[in-house]
Amino acid sequence: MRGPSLRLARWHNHANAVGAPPALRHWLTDTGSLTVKLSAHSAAFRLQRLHQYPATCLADEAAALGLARPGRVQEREVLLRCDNTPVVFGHSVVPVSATAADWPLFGALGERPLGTTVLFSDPLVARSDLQFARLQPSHPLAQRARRAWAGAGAGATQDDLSEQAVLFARRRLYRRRHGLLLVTEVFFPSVLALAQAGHLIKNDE
Ligand SMILES: C=C(O[C@@H]1C=C(C(=O)O)C=C[C@H]1O)C(=O)O
Repeated sequence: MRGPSLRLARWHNHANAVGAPPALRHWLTDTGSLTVKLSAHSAAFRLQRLHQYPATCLADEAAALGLARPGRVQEREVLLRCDNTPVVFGHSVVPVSATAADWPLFGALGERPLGTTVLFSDPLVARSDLQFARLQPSHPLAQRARRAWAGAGAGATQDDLSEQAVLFARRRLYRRRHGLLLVTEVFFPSVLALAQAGHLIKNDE
């Protein structure tokens, strides 16, 4: 495949469709909070906020948000770090049509994770099924994730994130009142090292 299609991922409803390494599978398919799961697999979990500002959503997010073409959103990007190593790049968008009443905490999250403050504790929040993709190196989220990794400083070694490798991602749509929120998580290969840290696992399923 060549051209613009490489900037668009195909999002699948089943994790099998993306051909991820077997060791990544439980990270992709676990339907609970990723923040909680990562905290259970590390001694020190930290969310690092990269930015939060108005932007245009990505081409492959428009349809998921019910938009005919990419529209204006509030965009939030974060690194989820376990024992200082970045393991997940998080990208979340809220269409500007959502009001502060729909997502009252979104603007004031700072470095508090969406997963533990809003998405799994508020009975008004409805969660859709997970979708999965393999991101080619040219996909905008793969490029942003690589850039974030390169800028992550100590804890992010360069040798396990080669330029050519595909990155695996999942996304899920949340709805509160009339407001949508689409959260995409891009997994760095470093997450696979966590799975072996069995002695740290506090409440693995
Ligand atoms: C969606 C969750 O929250 C995490 C928190 C994020 C944030 O605060 O920006 C982004 C991605 C997530 O993995 C979760 O814990 O499942």
